[in-house]
Amino acid sequence: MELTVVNLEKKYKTKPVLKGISFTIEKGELIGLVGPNGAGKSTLMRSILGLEEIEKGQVTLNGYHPTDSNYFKYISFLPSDNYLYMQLSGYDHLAFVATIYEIPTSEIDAVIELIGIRSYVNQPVKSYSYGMRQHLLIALSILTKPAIILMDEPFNGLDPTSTIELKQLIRTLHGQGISIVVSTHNLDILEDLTSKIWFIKDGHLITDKLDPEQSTAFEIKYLYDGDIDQLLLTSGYDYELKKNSILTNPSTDIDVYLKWLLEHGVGIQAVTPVNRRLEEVYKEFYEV
Ligand SMILES: Nc1ncnc2c1ncn2[C@@H]1O[C@H](COP(=O)(O)OP(=O)(O)OP(=O)(O)O)[C@@H](O)[C@H]1O
Repeated sequence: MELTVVNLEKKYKTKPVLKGISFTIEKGELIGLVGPNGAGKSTLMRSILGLEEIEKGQVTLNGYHPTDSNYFKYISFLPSDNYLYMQLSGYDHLAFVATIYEIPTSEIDAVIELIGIRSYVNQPVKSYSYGMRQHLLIALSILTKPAIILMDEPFNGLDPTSTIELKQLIRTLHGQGISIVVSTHNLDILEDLTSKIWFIKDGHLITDKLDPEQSTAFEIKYLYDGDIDQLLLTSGYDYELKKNSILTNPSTDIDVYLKWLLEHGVGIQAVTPVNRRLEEVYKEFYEV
């Protein structure tokens, strides 16, 4: 599976929203898509899904374009809007999609088991909670065995239980080799799910903001009898003092810093890499 986007541009009337976006997603990648309100996340997803006309640029999935019906064999969408039929049951929805895609009934049952919706799948959707509806939408999105699923803010409105279950489900689908793109405003959830996080800013897609090489700080457990804060102030390096440990700034050369500490009588007990929090990167990048 390979999704390739080359120089994608999108305008609403005269307002440019996507300004030449290019990327490739390969089989089994789990990508988080981040950006403030109005940045263009939904527009990007809708364009990839063929829901927006592509005026400039190219989108290709396994060699097919969104103007070819074969394209839709490989991709599915978990929309942020609920488009379910209230009077119909979850099973009715699944059976409907199965008929269109000529999927055997046994596969509906397998999906019901995987998503864990057996106990309510025969009830009308109007009786479902928000989380139950979300589960049904996910069941629908995987029934067609897509190679890639785009999820637009799938955690919105979920309680902690459903959030944990959805995270687990995303991991399971990812473990099965499905590529997933998740857009969400919840940075903690995203950080927990993947280290591959893409940012949208000013119509551009930034894919290397969370380079692990650049984002690793270190936590140093130390032993020191004197006033450590006083000493570190003289070092010229940025740091954060925690209980019995020093958190370095990601730009600090750790070897040089450790040498400096030792030379100034600080005992080193342990040095542990700490990834920079996504929220910090976000704040810096979007100047929050
Ligand atoms: N159908 C449309 N017609 C005109 N403008 C639109 C349309 N859809 C989106 N826009 C505009 O395009 C920009 C990007 O919107 P989009 O919904 O893609 O952002 P988003 O990153 O998904 O935002 P959010 O996080 O709020 O969902 C916004 O300025 C929005 O007002």
